[in-house]
Amino acid sequence: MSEIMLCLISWVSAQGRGIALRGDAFRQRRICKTTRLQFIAPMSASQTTNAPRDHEGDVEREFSLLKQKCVPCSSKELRPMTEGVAKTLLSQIPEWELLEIDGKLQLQRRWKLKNFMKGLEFFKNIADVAESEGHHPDLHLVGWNNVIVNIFTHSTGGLTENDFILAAKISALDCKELMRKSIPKAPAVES
Ligand SMILES: C[C@H](O)[C@H](O)[C@H]1CNC2=NC(N)=NC(=O)C2=N1
Repeated sequence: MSEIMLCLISWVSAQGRGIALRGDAFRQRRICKTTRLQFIAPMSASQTTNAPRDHEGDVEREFSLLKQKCVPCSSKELRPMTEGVAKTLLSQIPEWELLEIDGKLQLQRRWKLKNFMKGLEFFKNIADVAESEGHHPDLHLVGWNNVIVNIFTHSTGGLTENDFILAAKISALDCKELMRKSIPKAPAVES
């Protein structure tokens, strides 16, 4: 079997893995972060995002999202980005996942909180960031202490830099005291 066919099969199988949130009407597809071969259409001029570019005109990979400010979602130059650009920016926010939900690319991150009230307190911290950026996430508090945050730009129906800026600023919140301590896994017992 040719190399191309092998790559195609591994790419398709990597994309095929999907999960559905329990009880959610929509199907979501986790886009494998480590897809070795990206059959993603190159970023066309009309799909470029407002990411800064280096002197060769390439999207700068290392610009800091935390130093950026969200632009108004009504601005005309805001375009949904391609999956390839999204995967490049994802390296700046490694705790987040890139999902496709109902055909829309979204960012998602999950936290386990100490209890329900800490979950609401965490929501308030996130809301303060969102209000200061004028850009807002979808907040879910499920199973009393599990917070799931999804982010995408509703006005474009896809991902823009705003979503990555917001995600980076949410990740930068110092809310450790609200989080449930992760129980260290017992070392594997030698059989
Ligand atoms: C008028 C207001 O600024 C806009 O409607 C903003 C509010 N927050 C937003 N947040 C997100 N995620 N997407 C939007 O399109 C959006 N639009």
